[in-house]
Amino acid sequence: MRLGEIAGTDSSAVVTGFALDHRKVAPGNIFGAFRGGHFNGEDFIADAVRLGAVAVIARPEATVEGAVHIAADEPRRRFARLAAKFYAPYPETVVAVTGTNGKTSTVEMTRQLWRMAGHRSASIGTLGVTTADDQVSTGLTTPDIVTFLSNVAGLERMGISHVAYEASSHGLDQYRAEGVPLKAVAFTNFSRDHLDYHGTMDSYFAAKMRLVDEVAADDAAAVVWTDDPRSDEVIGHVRKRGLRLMTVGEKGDDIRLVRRTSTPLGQQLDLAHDGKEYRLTLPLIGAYQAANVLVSAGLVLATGGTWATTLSGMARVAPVRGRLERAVISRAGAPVYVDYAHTPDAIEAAIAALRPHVEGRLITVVGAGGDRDVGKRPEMGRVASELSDLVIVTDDNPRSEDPAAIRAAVMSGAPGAREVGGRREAIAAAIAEARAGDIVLLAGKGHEQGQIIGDRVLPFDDVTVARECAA
Ligand SMILES: CC(=O)N[C@H]1[C@@H](OP(=O)(O)OP(=O)(O)OC[C@H]2O[C@@H](n3ccc(=O)[nH]c3=O)[C@H](O)[C@@H]2O)O[C@H](CO)[C@@H](O)[C@@H]1O[C@H](C)C(=O)N[C@@H](C)C(=O)N[C@H](CCC(=O)O)C(=O)O
Ligand SMILES: Nc1ncnc2c1ncn2[C@@H]1O[C@H](COP(=O)(O)OP(=O)(O)OP(=O)(O)O)[C@@H](O)[C@H]1O
Ligand SMILES: N[C@H](CCC[C@H](N)C(=O)O)C(=O)O
Ligand SMILES: [Mg+2]
Repeated sequence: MRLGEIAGTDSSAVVTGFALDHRKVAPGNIFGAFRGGHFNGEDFIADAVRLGAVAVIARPEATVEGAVHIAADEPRRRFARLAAKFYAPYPETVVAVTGTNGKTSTVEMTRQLWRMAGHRSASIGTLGVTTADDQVSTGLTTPDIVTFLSNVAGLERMGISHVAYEASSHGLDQYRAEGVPLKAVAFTNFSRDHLDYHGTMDSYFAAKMRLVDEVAADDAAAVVWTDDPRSDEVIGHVRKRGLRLMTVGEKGDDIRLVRRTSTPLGQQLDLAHDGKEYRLTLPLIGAYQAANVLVSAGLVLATGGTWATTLSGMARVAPVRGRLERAVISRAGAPVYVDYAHTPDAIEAAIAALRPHVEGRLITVVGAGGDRDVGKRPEMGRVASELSDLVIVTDDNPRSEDPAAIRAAVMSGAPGAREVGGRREAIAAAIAEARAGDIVLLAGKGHEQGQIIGDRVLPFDDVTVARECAA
């Protein structure tokens, strides 16, 4: 592609790609100079040009010499739009999911439902890029816009027609999860997280609403979970933008959850759709997993799926890695569950899912991540201790922080909790404590494969460690 076609200039220079880190600039690239949390990309413009950048997308006041200056008040947004033209084409049907919790689960179950309906489908998010044959981890939910667009385009070249991706609030705020025409968007729920980055709940919510306000295509559908305190506000955004609204939940019009009954292996859902009632046996426990599967079903219906196929697909949906995953049953007979709950609301949801299955005590192991929202720590401790019979506070990716200080913050909300530094020791203590009839919940790490301490990532998998401790 020529620069003129991409940027609307008269340049005939050939564009070979896009780069947002000057160290990755190759001759013919367009460089995006962004001001970030640690660096000002504008400081690297001269280096990028020396390395062969033909154009630089930067604020009007930035200095660009020796290459075309594509001036934009919001360079990240312009970069996303122009890069999206370059990396096209994309799969025919792409949808995006936002919300505090449930994004990964929803995109993954949407992928499964499409697949069961006969489509070649993929999901992109915290678990990486998942297709029917493969799962490739990317490290972050949305690594960066260039990786994102190349991944989606790569899926199209593999013959994938349906993609569901996770739009995190960081990704939306930094314009790194967009550019691909969207057939539908979805909202799962909203609660406290990431206030270290967004500052206030309202600006966190506003970041998420970019998906509805700007990122969705004009003719997209918006699937909204109705049973969240912010759902009506989301619906307001959908109406204002003029998207096709579909509502799902106890107050939903398109899929209404009439009744939910826990069973030993899952739950029975009575659903109303199009004036009729249906009974679904879902092979997953917990209200939160029912909510996510119903939002997934909404996305499938929004993109042309039929009710009959979607309903039968839901009955066969497979568990999502690290979301209420049963790791092992201890020698005493207590099941040990691993769940990615790392917000107060998620801990509440995970415990609520397990509670109906607990005959004795619920023992929760919990910690909070370093270099992340500090205020959520005592809240996580409080929810865990109010809803569990025993809480063990431990470490979860301390990153650059002092693990003892993070534990102290969690402990401050959890009177009576036991503190065990070292996640393996904490898991061992919980399993040793558990008797028949008890359930152990290991919260916070889910599918993660490492414990991040300082700059190092030490191999760590809650499921494996639980099995070792139970052996
Ligand atoms: C706080 C945050 O989100 N930061 C992300 C952001 O970095 P940034 O723009 O602030 O980068 P910066 O390091 O200040 O650099 C500014 C610019 O200078 C450029 N640069 C920098 C140095 C240099 O030598 N040359 C150069 O060109 C950089 O490429 C960048 O464009 O953009 C980068 C790529 O576009 C991301 O990798 C990076 O994620 C960091 C590593 C991170 O940990 N992010 C987490 C919090 C995150 O985003 N998580 C969410 C999931 C959350 C959830 O689901 O709950 C996610 O979507 O993964
Ligand atoms: N619909 C929901 N309502 C409340 N809690 C939920 C819901 N879905 C998931 N959770 C909780 O959040 C955890 C993470 O779920 P999931 O990975 O699907 O969310 P996510 O939004 O992708 O998270 P992240 O922001 O870290 O990427 C689950 O393990 C569960 O504890
Ligand atoms: N996407 C989330 C994941 C948190 C997982 C938890 N194990 C932690 O490290 O806090 C984040 O980056 O905040
Ligand atoms: Mg996720």
